[in-house]
Amino acid sequence: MPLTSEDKQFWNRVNELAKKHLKAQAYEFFIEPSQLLSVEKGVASILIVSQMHKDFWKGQTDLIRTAAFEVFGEPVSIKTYASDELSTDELEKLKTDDIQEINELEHDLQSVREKTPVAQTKVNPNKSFENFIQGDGNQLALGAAIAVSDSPGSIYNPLFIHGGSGFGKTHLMYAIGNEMLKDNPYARVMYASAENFVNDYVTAATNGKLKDFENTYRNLDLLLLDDVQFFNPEQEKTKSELFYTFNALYEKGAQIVLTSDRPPTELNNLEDRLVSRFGWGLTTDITAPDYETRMAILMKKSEHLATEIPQEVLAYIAGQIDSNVRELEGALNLVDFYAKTNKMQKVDIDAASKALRNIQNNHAQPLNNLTVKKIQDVVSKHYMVAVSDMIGIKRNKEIAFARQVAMFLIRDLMALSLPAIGGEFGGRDHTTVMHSYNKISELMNTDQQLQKDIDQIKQKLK
Ligand SMILES: Nc1ncnc2c1ncn2[C@@H]1O[C@H](COP(=O)(O)OP(=O)(O)OP(=O)(O)O)[C@@H](O)[C@H]1O
Repeated sequence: MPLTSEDKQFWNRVNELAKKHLKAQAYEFFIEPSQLLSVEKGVASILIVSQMHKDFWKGQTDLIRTAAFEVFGEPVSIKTYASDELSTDELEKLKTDDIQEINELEHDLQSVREKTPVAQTKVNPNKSFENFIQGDGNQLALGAAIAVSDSPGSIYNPLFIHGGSGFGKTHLMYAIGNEMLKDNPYARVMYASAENFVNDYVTAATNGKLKDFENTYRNLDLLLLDDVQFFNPEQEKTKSELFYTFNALYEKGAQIVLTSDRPPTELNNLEDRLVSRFGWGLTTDITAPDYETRMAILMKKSEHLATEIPQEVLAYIAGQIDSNVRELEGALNLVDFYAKTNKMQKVDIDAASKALRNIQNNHAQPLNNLTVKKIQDVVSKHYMVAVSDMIGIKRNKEIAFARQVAMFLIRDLMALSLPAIGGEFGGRDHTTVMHSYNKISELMNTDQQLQKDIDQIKQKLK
């Protein structure tokens, strides 16, 4: 049944009251994008943006009651439908026989979807095409990424980028995501590492929410799936979910971007049917940055530092670190940290060489008294977790988090290799260290408390 003028009046009143009583942000986020579908038999059906909005709506009974009494002279209860949880079946159930209503409902759903900012894109907003330095080793991948941003879902689908660790694959993925969000802030973009995908699937399966999982992953405009070499060959269910996700997205013309440390043909962890699909679009690689690219990257990144790092020192760093861009960033941070701890406004080659001594030795050497032990101690005190637990096998949340922060800082400030850091934490595997580093780096982009914690820890390390 189409809305009557009374229903519309009721809805206007709900909006008026909400605007008056709620903070502007809450009103704009929760109430404004919602839509009244119908008021029947004392029940107002409301289409809301996502399941996450349900709890908020549950708290608005007073508002609804007041508006209902004012307009209808009797109470109404509410029933909410989240646009992200409505499977096709549920949508069918919501529909009546009236074809007009079906169209209206679909229209409503569509318009709520269009208005839905996808808060959970997990795309790092700081990684863009603008701050990606082009070089011989990444030119093709960069060109492909730009082309995909320009014509998502058509030109190269999927786009598969492979290459060594720290060469800029994830950066390019984020850049594609940010570009799409720039064009359409409501685009359904999702970044997930293979590990995120597996975790999301397992959590959904455990909580009986596989439909939600499907609705999220199969309704995207852009899926950015990182490090596909990490899918476990034995996780049959997750892999078939990935297969169906891929098919669903591909069929509806959504763009898929994948990265890996090796080309699709060398992925032994995934079935042939999936691997062959990965090769349907364009496969391109990124190779190690050459000297000129390393210099250009250092020049760009040093612009944001308070410490003055002259050209010859940058040239020295570019000459010392020829492995990958992550190591290069680590080395620059290290030089900057050395300068700060020694109260130097400007660094020279001698200081840079002292700062980088650890990387060359590749094992914990004292640097301004900075050692692995010191970082572990300070982190342990900060999070009130024993060092023995951090390097031990316990996996509870607090301990695991402190361990991840400590690994992150050791990597960031001492630029030790991943296996060396694993060794300092009871012989953990390098992939665990990499996961910790990536997780904390990712969180640092959004979690202000973590940023504060890391700053405080760094202060104590000086
Ligand atoms: N060409 C580049 N210009 C600017 N920054 C870059 C470039 N290449 C890489 N970086 C930076 O280097 C760091 C590591 O890059 P990124 O995380 O994209 O590597 P990756 O290839 O995805 O590595 P992994 O396989 O380990 O996940 C990031 O901070 C990224 O912004």
